Amino acid sequence: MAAKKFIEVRGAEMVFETRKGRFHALRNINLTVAQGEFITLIGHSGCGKSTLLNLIAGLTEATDGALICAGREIDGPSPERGVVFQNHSLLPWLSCFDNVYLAVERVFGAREDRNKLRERTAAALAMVGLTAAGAKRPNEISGGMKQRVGIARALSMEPKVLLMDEPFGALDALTRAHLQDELLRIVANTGSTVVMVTHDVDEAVLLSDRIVMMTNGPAATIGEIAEIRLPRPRDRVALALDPLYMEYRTHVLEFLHRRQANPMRAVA
Ligand SMILES: Nc1ncnc2c1ncn2[C@@H]1O[C@H](COP(=O)(O)OP(=O)(O)OP(=O)(O)O)[C@@H](O)[C@H]1O
Repeated sequence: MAAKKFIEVRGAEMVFETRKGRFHALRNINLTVAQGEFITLIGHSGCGKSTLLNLIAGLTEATDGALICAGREIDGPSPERGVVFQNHSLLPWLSCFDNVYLAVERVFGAREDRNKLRERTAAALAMVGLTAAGAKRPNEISGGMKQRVGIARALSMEPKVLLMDEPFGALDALTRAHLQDELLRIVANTGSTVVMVTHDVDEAVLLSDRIVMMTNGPAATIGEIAEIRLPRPRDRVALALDPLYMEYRTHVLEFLHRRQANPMRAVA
């Protein structure tokens, strides 16, 4: 019954060399993610969620420990691990279509012709409901649409893993809810493995198979992992009244606000 191990983080440590000396950000991180699993990382600001995601993305190298994806050591960024950031990072001078096309070309350009590459690009834009916006530039579309182009770009590379750093953090509540639903639908169709950073407890419970709760830094680590056994497909309106949903929500809130009280309060 055990699902296949897909990402493995073993004893990862992250120490940054700063002007003020060494800063121990992450300590003894151990996490195994199965293929097709949806994992969220949650914790107070500055605890090291992005740092952990960047280690898995291969954008930062751990000071110690081992990180493995699909049986190979993670030793740099790779198209097999698609990254979506909060600030969508689109190239402003290119159309939405061309922003996605560029990524498609980079991954498949050596073995596929232009028609096929265009087909892939169109399919990725269709997946996020943006076929009609393909010709527009990023400054001509809304924040939510930009974020969807970012997701289309990551998905177009057919990554084995989608790594998302607060992808909906800058959006209004309605757009955010809409994109969460869309992400659930897309992931159900593609079977992608997802690791996503969030601050939002409801988002975490709605989307996750497991929620990884991190302790406060410095030397943050995984405090607890909550398994979310809510059946899929999940419906946000029905869940709002589901006692199990409330229980998970309260459990995560309890961890964040009682067991790991907000570190900012200590400063105030
Ligand atoms: N390149 C770096 N050099 C030095 N310190 C760093 C570096 N990157 C992150 N840190 C520190 O490591 C800690 C974790 O940062 P990180 O950005 O991972 O936190 P986070 O949980 O993602 O925060 P937030 O929720 O506010 O985005 C912080 O104290 C941060 O200042």
